[in-house]
Amino acid sequence: MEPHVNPEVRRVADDIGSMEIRGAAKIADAAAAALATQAKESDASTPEAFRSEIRVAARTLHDTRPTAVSLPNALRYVLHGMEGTTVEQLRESTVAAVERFRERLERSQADLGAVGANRLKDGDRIMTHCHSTAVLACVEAAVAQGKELTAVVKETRPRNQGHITAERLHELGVPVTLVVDSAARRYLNGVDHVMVGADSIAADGSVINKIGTSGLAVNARDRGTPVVVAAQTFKLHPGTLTGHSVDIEMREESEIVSAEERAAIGDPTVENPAFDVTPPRYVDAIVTERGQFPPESIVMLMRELFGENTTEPWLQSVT
Ligand SMILES: O=C(COP(=O)(O)O)[C@H](O)[C@H](O)COP(=O)(O)O
Repeated sequence: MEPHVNPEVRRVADDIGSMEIRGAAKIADAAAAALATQAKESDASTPEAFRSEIRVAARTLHDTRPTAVSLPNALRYVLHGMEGTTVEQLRESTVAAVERFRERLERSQADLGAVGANRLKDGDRIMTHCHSTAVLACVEAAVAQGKELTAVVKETRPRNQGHITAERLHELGVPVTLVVDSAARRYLNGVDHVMVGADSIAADGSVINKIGTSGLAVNARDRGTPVVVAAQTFKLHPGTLTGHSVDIEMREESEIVSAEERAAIGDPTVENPAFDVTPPRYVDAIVTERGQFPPESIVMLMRELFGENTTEPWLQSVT
């Protein structure tokens, strides 16, 4: 019999899939919290049954969106923390691992923000793409230091996450100019830093982030504008150490055109990749909670953090 998956886990998985919950850090946080609910409310009668439940719940969460490695990294963290020989011990250790993960997430965001704020000077103008809580942490820390910033915010088609960024920046007191994505190059001359987040960072320092990031970075390099990637270390993709590539999510065409619109324009093939890969040569710095790194050196940090351990415990047998 398939182990019981808590309805809250299914709800969170659905919300991640539909992007109600979105952005790499928020996805990781919500997935970890859902595992805690699974653990707390489990009525498994044996340790084996409990472990199976947690693993199946982790897999349900894992199979929602493929690109943000924060999701499997969060699940891996919790599953590694699950230990004990009784159901109660397993439950307690799992819930404690979730709490540790969520605390670390919060702390790393604040520490990263302090590092990123050091790059920003009073009067600087930044350009953003998509909505990244890590980028906003840097801005928030800089504003708290009394620096006055302005921002050019790309709307980020097709889902317009730029609107969320605009709103958050407004709340921080940062004046925003909202532009369509294709206008970015025109505004780069007047911008001091391009600041983006990341869904995954590969061992060679490539940055995987919202579609449009790579074009922005190439244009920024052409204009001499530094590109800063704000990303906690749980965005580092351990699988890339052993030659795996990062899966780029292809989303529904309906996010771009309705069925009627599509039919009216001759039924073209529509493709909707959600992310792209920015090669390390277009990135000036990756800002993490452990300091700032040139992208080419990120592999050293990955080896230190992950060692040889790149296994995925939720892929173990469910029985
Ligand atoms: O690309 C996106 C979100 O894509 P989507 O909207 O498709 O999830 C964000 O830049 C990163 O996830 C970083 O966000 P954060 O810094 O908050 O982790």
